[in-house]
Amino acid sequence: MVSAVRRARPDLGLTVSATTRAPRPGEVDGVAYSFKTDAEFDAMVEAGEFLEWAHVAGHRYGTPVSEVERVLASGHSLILEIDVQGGLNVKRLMDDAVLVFIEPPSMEELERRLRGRGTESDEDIALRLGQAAGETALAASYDARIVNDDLDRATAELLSTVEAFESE
Ligand SMILES: Nc1ncnc2c1ncn2[C@@H]1O[C@H](COP(=O)(O)OP(=O)(O)OP(=O)(O)O)[C@@H](O)[C@H]1O
Ligand SMILES: Nc1nc2c(ncn2[C@@H]2O[C@H](COP(=O)(O)O)[C@@H](O)[C@H]2O)c(=O)[nH]1
Repeated sequence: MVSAVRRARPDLGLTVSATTRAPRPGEVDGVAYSFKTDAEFDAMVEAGEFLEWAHVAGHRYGTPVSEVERVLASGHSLILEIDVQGGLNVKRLMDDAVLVFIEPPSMEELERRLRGRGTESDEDIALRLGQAAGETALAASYDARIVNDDLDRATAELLSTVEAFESE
């Protein structure tokens, strides 16, 4: 869903995460992700370059502190599209963080979408469905929940949620 948010509001403060996942066809290094080898990711961890990082569905993903600083220096709200472990860690570090849980209409629909994308193996899809079930169990600790049924509607709801918190 983050691609739709980027298209709708390119000015928002979305960060570029680092990941050890391989790029999908069409994914450009440095746009949504900086793609790292395991050794490069290890070096970033060692050097304390991450605000947070986590294992998600068989890969590592992290939010570089440099990205947080870049967005905050631009004067925009910081928006992190990260997993629940990462979200809860950021909340511990930044008390004023707002956690928005974006969920599929059902696990069956999530599986249909992942299979339709055609970029993950059966094993990866099973990992992602397991991850999603675990994340849903923790959603109660989030500040808001959005069902991603229709992409345009859900994107609009997310943007209005962000704007509501920005104006508080
Ligand atoms: N509301 C929706 N209706 C139909 N397909 C959707 C919807 N939302 C997401 N998808 C598709 O489901 C798949 C998984 O979506 P998800 O948002 O989890 O992916 P993502 O890795 O964050 O991708 P993206 O960078 O496109 O946001 C993608 O192929 C995406 O295009
Ligand atoms: N804790 C973090 N989680 C992250 C980060 N960047 C992304 N993510 C999460 O990974 C999943 C899977 O991403 P995909 O692009 O491989 O489909 C994504 O939905 C996020 O929840 C991060 O920097 N830290």
